[in-house]
Amino acid sequence: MDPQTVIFVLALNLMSVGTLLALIGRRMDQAQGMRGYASGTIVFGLAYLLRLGTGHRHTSLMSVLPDTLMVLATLLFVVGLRQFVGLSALRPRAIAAATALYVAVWLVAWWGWQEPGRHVVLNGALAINYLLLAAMAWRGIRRVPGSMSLSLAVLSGVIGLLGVATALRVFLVLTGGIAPLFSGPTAAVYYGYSTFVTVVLGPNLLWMVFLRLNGRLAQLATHDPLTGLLNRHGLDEALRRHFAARPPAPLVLCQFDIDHFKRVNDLHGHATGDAVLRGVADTLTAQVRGSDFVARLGGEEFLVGCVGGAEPALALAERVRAAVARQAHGLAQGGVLHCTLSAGVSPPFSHAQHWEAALRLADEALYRAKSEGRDAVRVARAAPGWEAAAAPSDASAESSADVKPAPPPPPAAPRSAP
Ligand SMILES: Nc1nc2c(ncn2[C@@H]2O[C@H](COP(=O)(O)OP(=O)(O)OP(=O)(O)O)[C@@H](O)[C@H]2O)c(=O)[nH]1
Repeated sequence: MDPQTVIFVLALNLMSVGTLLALIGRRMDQAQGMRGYASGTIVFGLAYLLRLGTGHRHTSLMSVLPDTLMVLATLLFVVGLRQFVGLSALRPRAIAAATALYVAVWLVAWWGWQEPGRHVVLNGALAINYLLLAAMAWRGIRRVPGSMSLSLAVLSGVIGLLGVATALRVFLVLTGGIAPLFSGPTAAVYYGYSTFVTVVLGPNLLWMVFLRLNGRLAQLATHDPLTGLLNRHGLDEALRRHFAARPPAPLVLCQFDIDHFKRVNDLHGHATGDAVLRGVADTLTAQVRGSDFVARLGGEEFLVGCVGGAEPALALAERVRAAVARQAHGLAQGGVLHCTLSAGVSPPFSHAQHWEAALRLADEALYRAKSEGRDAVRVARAAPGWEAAAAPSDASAESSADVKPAPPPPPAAPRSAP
């Protein structure tokens, strides 16, 4: 295949990958950097097509167009990658300024030095941007989930090498003119490698986007969107992982329920209620240890799986109760709101099949805390050997949940202060 055909095929490849990225990007939020990737890929493809039109080897003033598009494309990749790995976004004004500066330097070089000038400026700018991209991808490895590290490492390595090869081309022009850029073994290796990069990077980008989307779906399936805590499905997964260890450490369930939460909604509105739920979730997360797990069971009910014995679990429940009682929730209309919560603590258990019975015991203790005045922690009263008697469909475990006393009329409402 002659070089013109190769460039044409590469341009088509880039434009189709770019269009695919743009379509995917329409279904993702902007923060994923998809616009940068998509526009960078399409602009690169356009630059290749324009190169076919303006001539690859011979400089004319028109060459400024494909050269500028190429540099702009690498800048757009920088924008996309920064967003993808969670670094602050580049301002469009900064990109426009960098592109304008490039055009000015290119024109001066072309005016004073014709072809060699053009190639020094183009390769110099591309080398800087490639090395910048490689460094950013490398930095990003620590900022993304482990499943994505390999793709970012590949991106960093492949682009980094291209950056070094492109910088060498500047050196070649400065020492031997432009001839070695187009013929001889150095040129063959460079064009072969840049074709490889163009072909490999599209699928690599798509794979990274797939991993990101997959991660987001998994997050949505296992986490509560309001508080970011585990939902029931996520709790099941956490329990399964905990009991997969051999032997599993004993687990204690601490169930928490905000007191008179309905009144928060009724008096201050649903948005304030949501903010209180988020605030309490943050307090819970701040109090637990790394090995514990926190879930929102629904409404204003939370559950902590506390790894270890009964004493640390009780201490944790008490710590959470005190911290929530101290917590001030700001109100949109000014002033703050204070809430309390009640907690029930299950006995420790070491087998997965006992967790539902343990949850019923924690629930029963929680109802006692509510009926005995709220803003309190109560430990479940479990008969010795309850674990042996409990099974998922065990009647004795059912009956312990059935003896819940009816909650008495509520005493004090949540206090709000101006
Ligand atoms: N703002 C907000 N409210 C919710 C959400 N989920 C459930 N609720 C509300 O939580 C309230 C729960 O009220 P109840 O179950 O009566 O409990 P309570 O008022 O806390 O009373 P006690 O538990 O007996 O202290 C209801 O008003 C629900 O509408 C939510 O996601 N956001």
